[in-house]
Amino acid sequence: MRRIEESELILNPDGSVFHLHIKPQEVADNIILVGDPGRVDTVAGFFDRIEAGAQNREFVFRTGNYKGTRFTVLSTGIGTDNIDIVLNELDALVNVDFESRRVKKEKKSLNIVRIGTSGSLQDYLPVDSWLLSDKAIGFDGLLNFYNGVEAITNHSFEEALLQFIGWSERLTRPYVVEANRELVNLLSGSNIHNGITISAPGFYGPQGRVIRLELDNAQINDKLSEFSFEGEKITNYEMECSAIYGLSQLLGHRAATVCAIIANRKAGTYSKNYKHGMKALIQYVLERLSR
Ligand SMILES: O=P(O)(O)O[C@H]1O[C@H](CO)[C@@H](O)[C@H]1O
Ligand SMILES: O=c1cc[nH]c(=O)[nH]1
Repeated sequence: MRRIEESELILNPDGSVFHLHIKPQEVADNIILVGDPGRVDTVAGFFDRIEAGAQNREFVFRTGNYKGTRFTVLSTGIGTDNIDIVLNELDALVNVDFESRRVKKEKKSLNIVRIGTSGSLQDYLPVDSWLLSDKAIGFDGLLNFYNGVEAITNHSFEEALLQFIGWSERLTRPYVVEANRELVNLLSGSNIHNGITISAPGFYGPQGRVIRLELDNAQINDKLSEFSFEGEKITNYEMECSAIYGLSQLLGHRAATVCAIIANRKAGTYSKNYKHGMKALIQYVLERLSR
């Protein structure tokens, strides 16, 4: 097995991994990812006991127990570029021996659930509703840097979307990836919609928002709301899910994303107090994962 050089997997003097500042013994098998560092303590507030924690840049983590199940909650900040760091470092923490710098023979598969906020593209998904992402569409391009993408992405969906939208050649090719089925089944419920989520590489132009700058494709959100593939509609925008699904599949982890809808882009509305509903969503996820 190849020894991984010091420059490729950077470790801190205390034995923690470079960006996340987590040590191997501090990672639980159940991971909750949130974008906002401020949401980490909202999640950890439900824990019966907290055993470890640290902060570096936008990466804040706490490991603790909820009703007998061990969880690590970690913030990713905004965007799929951060997800590249988070997924690779989480995987190294469980699947690389930091002493020998070699990949372990026995691989661990983590349960990774992102709890985020999102903007809806459909009238039937109002603000304060919840959305579980069956599939993600990556407008971000991150996954295209890795070998093996062809085997885990849905080409017919991608081609149909490219044709329907009139995708510019200047943009990176979107990729369509699936959530882990077992986690989706575990998290499904009558109070949560299932849908298809676009992860955008920006909050404004890449999600069709106009403040002062005009869009290259002015009709994109209307087209995205209208598009359907095999009877399924695109439901919402956020900024991390595609890379979490793609990298989890390539690395052998299980991933799903649930979001609180805080903006409805069709109606032009924004939640009055999304943090209240977010707490309920966090508790819902912890209950489902600790069963
Ligand atoms: O609330 P979080 O989890 O950060 O998720 C959403 O909010 C951020 C944009 O405001 C992006 O990270 C997007 O994915
Ligand atoms: O519209 C929204 C709301 C939250 N997060 C996003 O990325 N987009």
